[in-house]
Amino acid sequence: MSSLRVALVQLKGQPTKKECIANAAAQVRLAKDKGARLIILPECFNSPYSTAEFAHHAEEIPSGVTSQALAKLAGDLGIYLVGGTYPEREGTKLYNTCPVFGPKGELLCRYRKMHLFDMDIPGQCTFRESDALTAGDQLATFTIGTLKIGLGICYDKRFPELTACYRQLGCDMMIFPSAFDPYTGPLHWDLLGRSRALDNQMFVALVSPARDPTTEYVAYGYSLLCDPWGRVLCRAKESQETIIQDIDLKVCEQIKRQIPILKQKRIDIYQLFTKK
Ligand SMILES: O=C(O)CCC(=O)C(=O)O
Repeated sequence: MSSLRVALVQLKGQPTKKECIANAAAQVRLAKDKGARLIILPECFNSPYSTAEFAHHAEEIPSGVTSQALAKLAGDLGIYLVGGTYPEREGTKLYNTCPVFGPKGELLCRYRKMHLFDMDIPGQCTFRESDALTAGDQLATFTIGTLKIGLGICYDKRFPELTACYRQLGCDMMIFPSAFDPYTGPLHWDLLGRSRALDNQMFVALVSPARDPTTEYVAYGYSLLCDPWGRVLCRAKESQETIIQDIDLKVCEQIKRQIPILKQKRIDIYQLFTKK
């Protein structure tokens, strides 16, 4: 496999979970019609992004209604579907979870947000996911042919060590379903996406909900896909939109050969290791 068609589906929130799922399914079908094989949804695509709402909307994965719908969609269309994120309930705990469904409708893996979004910029953006959620503690990967893909969620991309751990596992692509806000978005969104791509020489996809100024938490939009050179290959605007891009997987080997930083790390002096 030398090329992969990827779709980043930037979704507008809908009044009910049922309508969110229906809207997502319609956009996924359109992306599949355009030949996409890997289709990615945004963070918290089926509920309001609010600590007060997570418990109400949470479901078990994969038995809940959203997972069932996404699994069927992936199986019917024969695609790899990164199900954005939605609140997951396990026992008494809630997580912000990204499940991935394969072309047979199987759950390939799930990633639970590891770095919870607790931020306080007075007058601009204050959010405390840890009031409602438990942090995950496992990395999660899946493969499409020879391409190994790692998962993170939004705030996770601020922690370079996480993506570097995925690099060490052999990932050539990172996917971050995300929902930055209109204050940090213009400052950090591109920079973080491009930095994680460049310093790990991998493709990086950031997929946001569409901007909707009427919601309590306003998402930034501007979903984008970077290549291992740190270039932005494609970018959405603020409204609901799907961007589709062919990625050339030969670029991964090429840049590793031409700028061999991954081999040149001074592991005699410093080293990164995962504890779990
Ligand atoms: O890091 C940021 O600026 C925003 C993070 C965020 O919105 C999230 O983790 O959902």
